[in-house]
Amino acid sequence: MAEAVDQGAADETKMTARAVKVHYGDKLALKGVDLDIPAGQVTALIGPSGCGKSTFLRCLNRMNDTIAGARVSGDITLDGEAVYGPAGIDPVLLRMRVGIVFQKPNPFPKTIYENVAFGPRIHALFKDKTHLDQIVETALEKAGLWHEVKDRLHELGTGLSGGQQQRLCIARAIAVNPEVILMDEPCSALDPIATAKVEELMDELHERYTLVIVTHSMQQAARVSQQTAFFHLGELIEIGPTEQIFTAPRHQLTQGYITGRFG
Ligand SMILES: Nc1ncnc2c1ncn2[C@@H]1O[C@H](COP(=O)(O)OP(=O)(O)OP(=O)(O)O)[C@@H](O)[C@H]1O
Repeated sequence: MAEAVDQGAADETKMTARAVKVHYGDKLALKGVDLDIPAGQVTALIGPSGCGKSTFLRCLNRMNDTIAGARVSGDITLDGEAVYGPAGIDPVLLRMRVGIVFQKPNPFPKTIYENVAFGPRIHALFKDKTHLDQIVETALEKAGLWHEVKDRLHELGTGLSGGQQQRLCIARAIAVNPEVILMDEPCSALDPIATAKVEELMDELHERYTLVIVTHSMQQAARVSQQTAFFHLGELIEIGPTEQIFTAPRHQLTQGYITGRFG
């Protein structure tokens, strides 16, 4: 089980959710979730299909705003600042601070370089071309991809293997210097070798960023996270240190899920 490296940071709460509900039309998909996300740790969201893991993840950077018919209520904070409401952080700025990586690698139909440079260009985060080159190189290095692509930066990102494309998407998220990275089943489209690389990367990234991942793989949650939250039918049933959730769950539903009795 991965240890939190920076205990100082781990004591801080990066994001909070209070009484978070999500409706899709008339359907209540998330029924009032209270959850704290510690800084500098990986929090894994687990639970059976349709329990609301992705819905909750998308609340954290207002991605549900882009879904027609989705309504979010309750409070979410980032470093104590409101994410929703009239005084909420501007959603464009929020999505820079809280990046997201999806299940299916989705590089833009642009070069490897331009995929990573995209965010810094939109947000005007660089002084000159040399600075942008540096940002691209650093992001690719942090995503563990630099050595594989440094001689082909001007080839299409879509020409990379699936695992490389996913690491390119991680580099793209890192390039705008986020504080939190959300990952929605980031390995489910990858083979075991590519999965191992992305998991290794998560382990390195949480030293610098706060990570929240949705995963169907309990082995993955156990390998990469320090905190695990178990969802069931739109409710947060149990949350705690990953080791405790997998070895001594307090709730029968959690026990049933981790022992494979349902889900
Ligand atoms: N865009 C949408 N429109 C309507 N209903 C939705 C939408 N997205 C999700 N839902 C519903 O909300 C509930 C929670 O879905 P969600 O995708 O968050 O669950 P999940 O736990 O991430 O599932 P999975 O593990 O299968 O990805 C489900 O009943 C789902 O059908």
